[in-house]
Amino acid sequence: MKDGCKVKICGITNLEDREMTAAAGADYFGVIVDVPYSPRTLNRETAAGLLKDAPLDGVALVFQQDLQQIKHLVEFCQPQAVQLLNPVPLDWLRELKGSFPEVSWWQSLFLPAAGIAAPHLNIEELRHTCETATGLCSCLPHPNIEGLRLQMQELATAGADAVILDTAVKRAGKTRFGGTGQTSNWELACSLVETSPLPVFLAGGIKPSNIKVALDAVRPDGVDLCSGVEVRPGRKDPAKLRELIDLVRIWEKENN
Ligand SMILES: O=C(O)c1ccccc1N[C@@H]1O[C@H](COP(=O)(O)O)[C@@H](O)[C@H]1O
Repeated sequence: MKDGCKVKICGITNLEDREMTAAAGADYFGVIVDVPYSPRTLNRETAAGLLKDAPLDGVALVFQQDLQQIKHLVEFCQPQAVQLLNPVPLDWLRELKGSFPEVSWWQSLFLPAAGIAAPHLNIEELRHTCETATGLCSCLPHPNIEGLRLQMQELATAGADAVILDTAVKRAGKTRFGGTGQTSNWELACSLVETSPLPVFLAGGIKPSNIKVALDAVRPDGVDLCSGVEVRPGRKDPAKLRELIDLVRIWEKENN
């Protein structure tokens, strides 16, 4: 095994849950900043308040921000890591890493849901999303597994520090990228972990009841989850949180 399995608990919306997440033994907490389609989204002021003086490392998750907006967010919120939900041009990534070398830069990539063998994502939809947001996007997701492998190499060269493999799901004719509560195709995820030049976090529908199977199947460097340890969107469940993290720590010991 590599250096254990990191745990990121995402979608923290309040101080109580942040403290609970730290006490349960997580490595990172995530705040979702200005992501309109998330029920856990926060404005910058609230996110900055949670990231300040935190007892564990904080990750700001951003979507459809341009280069200047991302820079301002880092200066204002001072996260330890930024998770880019949509792909950004590689030269942005180079510039961001150059300007903020102390910040970890994580890129979300998307796999089809469990049971769906071939990547089926609506690439045109994401292309449109990216172009609408940023004016240009030279780093579009590749619609097949070899393309994703290549993209991970490109991200590593440009200065990314980690990738998150999350699930994309088509609902009511629209593709939703991340925060779906659904597991992805873990065979594809495992194959990507094996060749990745970067640490890989597995995300998408992870919860206490499937964490061991997920870790056995994919052997990622970390896991990233949200809805699987909640009472309701935006409020964490202390018992589920502890159970999940205890199971990861047991798995680490058994696989050391
Ligand atoms: O959690 C959200 O609300 C969210 C919304 C939009 C995009 C991403 C989001 N969260 C990220 O998705 C993963 C997986 O979520 P889940 O465990 O399947 O509920 C989560 O860890 C966040 O990184």
